[in-house]
Amino acid sequence: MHLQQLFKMQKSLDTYIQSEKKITNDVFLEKGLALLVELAELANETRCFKFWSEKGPSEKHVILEEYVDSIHFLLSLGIEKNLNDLENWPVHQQHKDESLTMLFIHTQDSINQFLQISTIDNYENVWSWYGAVASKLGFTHEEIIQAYFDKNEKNYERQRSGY
Ligand SMILES: O=c1ccn([C@H]2C[C@H](O)[C@@H](COP(=O)(O)O)O2)c(=O)[nH]1
Repeated sequence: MHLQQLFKMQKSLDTYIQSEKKITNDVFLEKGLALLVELAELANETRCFKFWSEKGPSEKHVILEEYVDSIHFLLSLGIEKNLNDLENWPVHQQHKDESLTMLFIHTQDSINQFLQISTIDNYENVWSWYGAVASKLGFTHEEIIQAYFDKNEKNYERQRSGY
């Protein structure tokens, strides 16, 4: 998947939000924590770890929206560190063998590593774990892109209506 269009859209949204909210300080760590929270919200909607419950996962569109909330912050973190020239979604085949629960644990770990040491390798590693999560959830690239477009627009509307 080509990421450049998403980076451009994210940059415009971030610029809009930061001017609306008059943000002038570095918000890298706030966005980092936001990504960790979004990952947990995503895991919660899949309910993959809830062995104590009979209730199944949320509807696909709910899980997809949570997923692209993460993608917003992941793009945004790359922009903050000037790592936004990444062209293609990095893939590691071996990640696909893990259970969904293990994938969430690895993804969280990769985010924490990137927040501490913000190299391109660590950044690409987060993308590859998120890619493995998407495959496990059965999301196609087209679905992710469409859901990203929809949520990006919703984020503008929320700013315009005083979120
Ligand atoms: O600088 C920012 C701040 C927020 N968001 C978007 C990403 C998510 O889609 C959404 C999360 O908002 P909450 O629903 O968690 O408040 O906001 C950005 O894209 N850039």
